[in-house]
Amino acid sequence: MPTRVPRRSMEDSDPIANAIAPPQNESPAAKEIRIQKERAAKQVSDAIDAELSREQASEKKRPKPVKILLLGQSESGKSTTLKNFQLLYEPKAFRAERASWRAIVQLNVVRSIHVILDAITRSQNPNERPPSARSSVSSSDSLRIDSELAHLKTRLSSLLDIEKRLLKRLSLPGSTEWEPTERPLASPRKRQSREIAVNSTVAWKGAFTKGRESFDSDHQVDWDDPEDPGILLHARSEDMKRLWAHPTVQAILEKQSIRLQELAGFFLDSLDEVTSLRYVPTDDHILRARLKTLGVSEHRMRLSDPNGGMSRDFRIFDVGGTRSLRAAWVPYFEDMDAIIFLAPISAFDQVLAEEPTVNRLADSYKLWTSIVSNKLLQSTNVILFLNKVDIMHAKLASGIRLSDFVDSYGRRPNDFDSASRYLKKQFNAILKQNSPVPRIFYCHLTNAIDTKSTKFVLAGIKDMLMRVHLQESHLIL
Ligand SMILES: Nc1nc2c(ncn2[C@@H]2O[C@H](COP(=O)(O)OP(=O)(O)OP(=O)(O)O)[C@@H](O)[C@H]2O)c(=O)[nH]1
Ligand SMILES: [Mg+2]
Repeated sequence: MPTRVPRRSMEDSDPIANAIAPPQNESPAAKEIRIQKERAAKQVSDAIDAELSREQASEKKRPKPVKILLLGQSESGKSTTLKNFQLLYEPKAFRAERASWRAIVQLNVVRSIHVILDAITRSQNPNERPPSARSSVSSSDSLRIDSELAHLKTRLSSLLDIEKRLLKRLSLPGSTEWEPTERPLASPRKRQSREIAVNSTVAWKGAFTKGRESFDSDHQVDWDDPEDPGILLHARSEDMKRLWAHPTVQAILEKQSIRLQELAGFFLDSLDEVTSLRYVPTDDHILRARLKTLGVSEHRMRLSDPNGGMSRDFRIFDVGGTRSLRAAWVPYFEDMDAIIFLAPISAFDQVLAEEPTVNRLADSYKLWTSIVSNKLLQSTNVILFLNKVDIMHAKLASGIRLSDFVDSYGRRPNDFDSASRYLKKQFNAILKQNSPVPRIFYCHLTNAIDTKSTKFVLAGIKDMLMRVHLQESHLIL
């Protein structure tokens, strides 16, 4: 039997009880005041408890948030779709981040210039092969680099410094992964496949917006920031324009099959704007800015339903689409109301940056198959965005043939309508064949950098999800 320890009075043992116990020689008047105070404090405490339980009860009554997961290969347009949601439903927060996106646009500009400088170097060294899988360079591709071009190349090399400065600021511990473009020119293929990436769970944007005193109050840009590369970019603006417009450069890019206009984060046609001294990115520029995502990030917003005047909490999850990051998607499969799957149809002639033997369209088919066949997702609405239709239009119009990359396309006409109809059918067939349960095929042709058209698509999806969600919550019949 356990021995009984004699109980000591609380006052003896408990320092807290000792501290709050009434004074030993308390007068009757002091006692009365103390009791009144205690009663008042208890009333306040009871009121707080009641309020908390009311809140908990209404929390239980409130419909669950609508959850959307954005999926698709890297560069398919997931983060751009998220930006569209934010622009539509949280415009204030979206615009407060202009200063951060300004730095990304500047980085994107510098990166494009480096792609050109590398292409020039490669054209002088025929043994180097360009990164694109469908291009090759032979010794006959060498083009004469005149002295003007050679000078431009030397002067623009100083942009490396801007890149280093910006990346240093962006690379808060654990927030980013990057590789500067200054490594020796010996491995251009590897260099182009790497780009800056941000771990979405870390507030990288804070590096450009917090703790500064000289903010432009409208745009949150610190014009007195000594680290701001805007001045150097402005000083090199004419050189950049001349480089981009140089006929030899255009010829070199064409020979190496580098279509810069189609690369993510292309701003060379807007150099006047983006290198102006007081440049602040427009909404359009923010949507076009490219920053690769690492990890998974959750974005909360409250969306209203125009029909019932009600509002719902939405949670949108953005993930990194690079192959090595896809395993991180799975824990988010449970409990999603919808998946927006992005397939960039213009990428039919491109390969994955991380796996240069894999065609991008083939990768999208494979990913789509694995998503629609997944049992965990069988009751999740799957919405397909056949994205980058603007680039698809331009590509087909420039004479690049879909049938050269997709055998089954056969002799169908190489125009946008026929091509998009065909691809839509292919994705629909995959859904029908692989879905564990019959499902509706929701599909949109999208251009995620066009806010106007995307706005209608997203509003339609929001209304549809609200309706489905309310039906499931038995709030409407
Ligand atoms: N022209 C054009 N560009 C687009 C479109 N959608 C996205 N982009 C651009 O393509 C690039 C890549 O888009 P992101 O949204 O960053 O791609 P992502 O799917 O988030 O890529 P990861 O984060 O690597 O998984 C960005 O520079 C976008 O501006 C489109 O419909 N048309
Ligand atoms: Mg992304």
